[in-house]
Amino acid sequence: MTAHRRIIAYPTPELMADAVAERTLLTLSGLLAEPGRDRVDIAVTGGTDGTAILRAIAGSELLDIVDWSHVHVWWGDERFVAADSPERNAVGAREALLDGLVEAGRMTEAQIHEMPADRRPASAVAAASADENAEALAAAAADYQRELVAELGDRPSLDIAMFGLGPDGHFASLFPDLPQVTMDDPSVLVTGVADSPKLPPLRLTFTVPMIANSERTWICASREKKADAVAVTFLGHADPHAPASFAAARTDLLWLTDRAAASLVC
Ligand SMILES: O=C(O)[C@H](O)[C@@H](O)[C@H](O)[C@H](O)COP(=O)(O)O
Repeated sequence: MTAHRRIIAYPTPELMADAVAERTLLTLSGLLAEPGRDRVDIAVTGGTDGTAILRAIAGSELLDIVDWSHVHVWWGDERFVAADSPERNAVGAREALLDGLVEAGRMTEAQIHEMPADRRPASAVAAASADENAEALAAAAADYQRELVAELGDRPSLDIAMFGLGPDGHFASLFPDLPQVTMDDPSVLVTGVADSPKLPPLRLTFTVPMIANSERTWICASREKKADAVAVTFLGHADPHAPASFAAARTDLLWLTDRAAASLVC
């Protein structure tokens, strides 16, 4: 079953980040209160809005309502660069939220499921051919898919999959008119991108089938520069030129925005 899409527009980018943070914390704590539940799984994202939301979670008065020892964190996409590169979405998420939770003893590293980094020496990356890059990306995508299946079973379903939205309508690392957007084989959960128009060029991303099997998929966007992207993705359906129009979820499919980003829709 696919959820109906809804949009909620908050007055400012700051209130949007606070509201998504509180929605996240309330959802995680509510799920953990279900009888028999021993874990919740959330995919986070990078970019301005994604990182602002993680900072808002870290600073929220509701942070402590969640028992973080049962929360597993994943990424819906990642830049395929060295593990310590500031370009990594995981590095930004750790600085914004996760390092604090680990240092306070509230989470362990085993609960943080980063997408693989590019382990090749910088000189090898600089000299790599297109085939070598494709091979490295395919191996990394297969590794992350194996981790998802090992942790969550053959048909992994995240409790929350959170994404930012690019001004071009991309979400995760699914970029307009690139072949990854229309990959619909349900057995392929993670794939590589070798020519991302948003730098860096090498990336890993969930596929649409992986995203669509999430219980909740939330597309987060703020500011006027995202207004066109919000309109074409929220109002459109399965348009390869507006990748987030492929967003889907099992129970809850939301565009969470500020008023400026929603101005062409509501
Ligand atoms: O690795 C990335 O770049 C992201 O995962 C990407 O999908 C991001 O979330 C959007 O581009 C929105 O980014 P902004 O909020 O910075 O516009």
